Amino acid sequence: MIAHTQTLFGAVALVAVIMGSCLILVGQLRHRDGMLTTGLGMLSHSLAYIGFTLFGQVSMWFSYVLANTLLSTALAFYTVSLPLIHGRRPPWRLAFAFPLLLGVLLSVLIDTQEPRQLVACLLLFTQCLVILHLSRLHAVPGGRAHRILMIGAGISLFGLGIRVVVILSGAPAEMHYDVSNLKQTVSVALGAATIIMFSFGLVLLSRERIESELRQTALRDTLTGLPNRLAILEQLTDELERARRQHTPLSIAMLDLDHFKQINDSHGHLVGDAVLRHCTDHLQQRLRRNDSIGRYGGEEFLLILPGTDADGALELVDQLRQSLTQHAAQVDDKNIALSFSAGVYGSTSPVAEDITGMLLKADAALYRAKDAGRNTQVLATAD
Ligand SMILES: Nc1nc2c(ncn2[C@@H]2O[C@H](COP(=O)(O)OP(=O)(O)OP(=O)(O)O)[C@@H](O)[C@H]2O)c(=O)[nH]1
Repeated sequence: MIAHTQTLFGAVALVAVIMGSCLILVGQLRHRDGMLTTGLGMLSHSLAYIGFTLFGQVSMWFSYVLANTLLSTALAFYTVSLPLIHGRRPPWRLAFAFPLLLGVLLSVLIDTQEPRQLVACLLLFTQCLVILHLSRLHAVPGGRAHRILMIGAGISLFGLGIRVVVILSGAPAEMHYDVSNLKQTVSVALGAATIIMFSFGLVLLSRERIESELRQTALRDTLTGLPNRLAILEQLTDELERARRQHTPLSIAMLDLDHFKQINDSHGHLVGDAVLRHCTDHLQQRLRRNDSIGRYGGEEFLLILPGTDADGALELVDQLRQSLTQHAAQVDDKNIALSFSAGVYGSTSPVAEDITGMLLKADAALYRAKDAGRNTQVLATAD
């Protein structure tokens, strides 16, 4: 089916202007989440297509040089939107060097045919490659938006490829914007698909990033930066699953700071907070890469030690405890000594274990450590 090329350009321009305006309104003119630049990209895209609809009726400066420069500007806006969505500094200069260069080159080549068409295709092609690369670079783990963007860039590359092949095969006139043929219809339709993919992909990417940020916030303890209770229990679930599959040992330890109330009572809660941060920093620095620590409660922490049996866990907790007692917290001009008690539970055959059972055993051992006078660790019994 062959569509009237300029009518098609007009229809795409209308869609782009509606989508662009919506994005600018939704983004409330804030450029930090990338919605403003995405919207401006859509508006540039629509202005470019309006220019193409006027090809043959107005001067080439307007319908060719300016229109292609606007198309390149649209791609520059999409390029900067990708890092902006992630709160990173966008490559403004690099992105907008393309439309500038294209504007200059097309002005010089305005009276030629193949060279000006090839230059336009080549620069737009390069911009799509940059978007393709940045989409991969700025993918949200587990997200799908970057795939939509990559498909959008891929479609655009294909559309430009068609134009280049037609131009190089000696029929550049077939690619004039006022000529209607199947190749033009396919090429412009691919352009429309690109706009939809880019706008949808960038909006989805912004949503995925916000969701991922919210999830991170929901799983972090704000005071210490450690995984919170929910997160460390999720990790324990995963580690238990892994230990069951791989038939490897798994140990946990419940640590509770000794007489922490006294620290708060004597020095105040702010100092208590600083002591908690000192303690978690100290422990975290001394843990092995595969081990994890999370804040289980106020001054209580859960250690997960994958691949470690009960004896190994007991030894590690002993080292951590001794190290902490030797490194008092220094807050303002105060030296605050601290220690913890710990209940350790290790399993060599995690197939028969469940999380609640493991936690109950470690907790019972912790109580025994407190009863034994504190500043010690106790190994839980298996039953
Ligand atoms: N500064 C500060 N204190 C906290 C925080 N979370 C819990 N606490 C305090 O930690 C103290 C815990 O007191 P207890 O449960 O009696 O335990 P303890 O004084 O450490 O005594 P033992 O555990 O029996 O050795 C309470 O005073 C809580 O208010 C926190 O985020 N910051």
